Amino acid sequence: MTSSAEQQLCLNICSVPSSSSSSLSCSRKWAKHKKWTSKKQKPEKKKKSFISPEEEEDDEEAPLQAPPPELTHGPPQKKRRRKEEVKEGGSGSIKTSSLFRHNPEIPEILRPAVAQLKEKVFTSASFSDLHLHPHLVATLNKVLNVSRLTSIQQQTIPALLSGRDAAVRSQTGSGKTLSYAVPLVQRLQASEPKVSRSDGPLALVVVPTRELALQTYNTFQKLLKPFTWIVPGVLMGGEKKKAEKARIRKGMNVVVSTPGRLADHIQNTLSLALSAVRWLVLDEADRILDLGFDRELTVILNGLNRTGPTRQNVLLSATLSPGVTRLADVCLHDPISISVSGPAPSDPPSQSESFAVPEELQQFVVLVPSKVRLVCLAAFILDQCKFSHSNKIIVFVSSCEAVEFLHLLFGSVLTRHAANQELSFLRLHGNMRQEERSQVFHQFSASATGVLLCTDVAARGLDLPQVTWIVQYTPPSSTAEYVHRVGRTARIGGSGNSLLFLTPAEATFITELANHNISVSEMKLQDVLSCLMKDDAFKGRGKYHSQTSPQALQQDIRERATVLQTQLEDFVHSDARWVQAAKKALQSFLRAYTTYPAHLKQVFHLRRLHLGHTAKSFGLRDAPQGLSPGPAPRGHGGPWDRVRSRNQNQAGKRAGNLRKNQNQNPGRKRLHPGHREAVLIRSEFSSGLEGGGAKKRRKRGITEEED
Ligand SMILES: Nc1ncnc2c1ncn2[C@@H]1O[C@H](COP(=O)(O)OP(=O)(O)OP(=O)(O)O)[C@@H](O)[C@H]1O
Repeated sequence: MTSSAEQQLCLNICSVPSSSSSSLSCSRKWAKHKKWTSKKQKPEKKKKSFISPEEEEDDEEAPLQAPPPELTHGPPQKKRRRKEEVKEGGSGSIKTSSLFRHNPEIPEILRPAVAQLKEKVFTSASFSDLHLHPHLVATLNKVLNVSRLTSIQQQTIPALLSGRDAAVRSQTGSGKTLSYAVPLVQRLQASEPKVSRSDGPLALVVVPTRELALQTYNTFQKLLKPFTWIVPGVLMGGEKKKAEKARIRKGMNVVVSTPGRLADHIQNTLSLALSAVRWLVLDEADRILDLGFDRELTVILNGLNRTGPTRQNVLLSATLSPGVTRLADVCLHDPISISVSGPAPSDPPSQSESFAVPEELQQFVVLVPSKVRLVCLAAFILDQCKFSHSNKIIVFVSSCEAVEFLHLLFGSVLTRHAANQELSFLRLHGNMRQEERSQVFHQFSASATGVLLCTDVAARGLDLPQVTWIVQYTPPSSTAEYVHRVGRTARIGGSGNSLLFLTPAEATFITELANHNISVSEMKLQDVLSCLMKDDAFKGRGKYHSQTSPQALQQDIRERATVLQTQLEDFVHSDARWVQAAKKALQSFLRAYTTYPAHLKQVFHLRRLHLGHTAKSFGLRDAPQGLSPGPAPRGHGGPWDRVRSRNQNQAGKRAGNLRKNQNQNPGRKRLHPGHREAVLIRSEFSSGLEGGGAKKRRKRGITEEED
C-alpha cells in the first residue's frame, strides 16, 4: 500500500455529523456539581468531517505512522512544540502532548424519547405453590435462598413440568437457569424406575462458555443435593479429555457442556451414549450461534436424533436474533413461546427488536475524544474505587491483548494511588489457561470490591454477585451485546450502573440504542476527570487556581488529567516490553474495529480513527510505525479487507459443513444457510503480533474457551 493511500485512510479525524448534534439530547443526571457545556469547551480547530493530509500536518502528532527518525530528532518545529507542551503542562515532568488540544468537538447529546421496556422481576407466587418435591423446595429456600418466583419462572416451570418444548426469552438476571433446572430436577427425581448412574446422560444442557458451564453445573449440584442417586457432570474445553472420558464411563445423568467439547465427545467417545437423553436445553442460544457453533450444534442434534427417544427441548435467550428464531424452528417441536415482554424466540423476527433491561439499572454514556479515553477510564476507576468505596466494576474491552495491557498498566500505575484493599485488578479472557480463568471467576465472585478487566467472554450468563458498575470501554458490536454486558449488574431486582465510552464520532450509537428502546444519560467528561481534584498527587505545577473561576477549574482538572496520563505513558515507555504490549493492544483494537456489522459501519469505521490519538489511548506517545496489517482504502483489498474476508470465508465454511451434515441426515429440517451470518467474537481478536503458537482453533475464529 502506498503511503498516500495509508494517509488517506487514516488521517480522517473523527467529527460528528451535524445531524447527530440535533437529533441527540442531553441528560444532566450525572452533572451534579459543575456544568461543562460544549460551548465552554470550544475546540481550537474548526469542526470538519475529514482532515486532509495537508491539514493534518498541522496537527501535533503523526497520524498514521511514527515520524521518521530524522523528523523526531531533527526539525526545530517539532522540538519547539515539545517544549511548549512541557511548559503548558506546567511541570518539568509533564512531557505529554496536550491532551485537550486538537480533539474533535464533543456534540450536544439530545436524548430521543424512549419508552423503555420494563419487566417485572418478581411475582407474589412462591416455589412451594408449584407442587414440587418438598426436598427440592427446601433446597431452593435454604441452599439457594430463593422463595418467591420470578416472572419468567412462574411462566416457564409449569410449562416444562407439563412436558412441552419451550422457547424462553427474558431479560438478563431474571432467573432463567432455575426456570429450566427446577422442572428438570423435579421430573428426574420422580422418574420410575429410579434414575441410576448407569443410565448415562438423561439431560444435556448446552451453554456457550466454560464459566457459564461451571456456574450452571454448580446450580445443578446444589439442586440435586437431596437426590444423591442423580449425578450431574460438566464437560468443557480446557479440561483433560481423558479425565472427562473416565467420568463419562462412570456415568453422569445431567451433562452440562460447552458445544465444542460435547460435539467432540459425541464423535470420539464411544462410552457417551445418547440413547437415553430425554431433555435438551440450549441456554444463551444467541451466543452459541454468534460464536459460530452451528456445526457443533448440528453434530449434537444429529447425534441425538439418530439414537434418542422423543425428548423435551428448551431454548433460552435474553435477546433475539434471526438465527435464534431459525434454531428454535429446527430443534423445537410445537413449542410454547414464553416471554415476559416482547416477542419470544420462536416468534417471527421483527425489524427492530426492543430490549428489556433491568428496571434498577442506571445507564450512562460518556463522550470522550480518543486521546483522553485512557486517562478518563483511569480517573473513573480511581473515583469509584479510591474516592468512593465498595464498588465492584467490570470493564469490557475488545481483545485479550488489550485486557492484558490494561491489567499491567493499571495494576502498576493506579495501584500506586490507592491502598491495596481499595484497588485490585483481575483479568479474564479467552487466552488464559482454564485453571486461571476458573480461579479468577471464583475470586471475583467472592470479592465485594475490585475491577475485572475482561473481554466479552464474561458478557453472557455470568452471575457475578454485587457488581455495581459495568464499563464498556470499547463499544459493543450490537445492541444485544450491549444488553448482555450491562446485564452483569442490576440482577434479580437489584440496582446497578453502566457506563458506555464513545468517541464523539461514535455518538450516533446512542440513536442506535434508542431505536431498540434503550435510553442512556450523559455523564460529562469533565465530571469524570474532576475526581482527580480530590488527590493532590495529581497536582501539576501550573498557575491555575480552581477556586477562581469555572475556566480555571477546568484548566486545573485538565492539568491533573495530563499528570495522570504522563504517569501512564511514562510507565509504558519505561520498558520495551510494555511498549510492545501497548502496540499489540492497539493493533488488536484496530482489528476488532474492522469487524462491526455493516449497519454499524457508519458509526464505527476505521477511517474515522486517528491513529496518533488512538495510540495515546494505549499509553503510546506516538503512533507506532509499521502496524501490520495496515489499513487499506475501501475496496482496495488491503490487509484489513483480508481479515474481514477471511472471517467471512470461515463463517461460510462453517455453514458449508452444516449443510453437508444436514444432507447426510435428510430426516431433519435444515438449519437455514443464513447461519453463515454467525460472526466472530470481536472481543477475542488478536493483534496477530504474537508468535506462531496461536492455537489452531483460533484460526477458525473461535477461541479456546468456547470449545
Ligand atoms: N426466584 C428467585 N429469587 C431470588 N433469586 C433468584 C431467583 N431465581 C434466580 N435467582 C438468582 O438470580 C441470579 C440470576 O439468575 P440467572 O443467572 O439464572 O439469570 P439469567 O436470567 O439466566 O441471566 P442471564 O440472562 O444474564 O444469563 C442467580 O444468582 C440466581 O441464583
